[in-house]
Amino acid sequence: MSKYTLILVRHGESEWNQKNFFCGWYDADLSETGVGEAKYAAELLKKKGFSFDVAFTSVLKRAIKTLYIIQEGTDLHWVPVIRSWRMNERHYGGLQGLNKADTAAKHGEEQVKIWRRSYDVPPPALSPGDKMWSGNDPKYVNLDPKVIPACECLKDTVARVLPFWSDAIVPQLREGKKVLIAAHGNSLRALVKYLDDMSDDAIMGLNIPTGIPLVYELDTNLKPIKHYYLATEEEVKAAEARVANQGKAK
Ligand SMILES: O=C(OP(=O)(O)O)[C@H](O)COP(=O)(O)O
Repeated sequence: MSKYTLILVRHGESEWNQKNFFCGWYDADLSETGVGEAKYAAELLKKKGFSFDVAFTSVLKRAIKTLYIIQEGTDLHWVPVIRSWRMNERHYGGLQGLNKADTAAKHGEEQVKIWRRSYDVPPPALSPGDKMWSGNDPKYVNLDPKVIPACECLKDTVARVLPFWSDAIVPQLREGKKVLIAAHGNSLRALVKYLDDMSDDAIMGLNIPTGIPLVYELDTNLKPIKHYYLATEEEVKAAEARVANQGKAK
């Protein structure tokens, strides 16, 4: 029997998703479409009778705003929110700010797929002094500069997401609280890999669409009993394919 409820939501489309740019730790805002997707996520949750008692998000505005729009749409403004850099998107290093299709035309679709989806091959690192370096951003001033990445592969992202899962999120679930996490394509892939015990190969095929709530029912050991998107299979398949195809050359 299901004991705990966990809801994962990738933020609505960002302005950089819209431009098909690698985004990572760059703090892109939601696009108008993304605001609409976040509102729709709230509607789906409400319509299907889902609620939450505590929410987690990153320190990036596309996820923070998505969460707020969901709280607004579900009338759950009062619910405590915990923000952490550990739920940030994977740091895309020297790819941040590049168009994915142009990068595929230049380096080949296969190379872009490796950079986007391989488990342990990192993208090129930022050069020292790069304007994309997050070390001078006030969001991260209290962080040890050594943990601020110059790039991350998914394995690196798993390594900084899981301590947050165990130390911050699990205790809330154990208290019986329904948890919602509004985060990013790859910080959520990191969590899903862990929850579903997916192999390094299997995780390559997983694409998480924007703005569609993904519900996990967990047993007493926090193992998934089942998980499902709050959308039809066709909608989810089409949305996953759109994410996968972002890495194709035009
Ligand atoms: O910033 C990003 O993710 P996000 O839009 O979920 O925050 C990445 O650019 C997602 O790209 P990917 O799907 O090529 O890994």
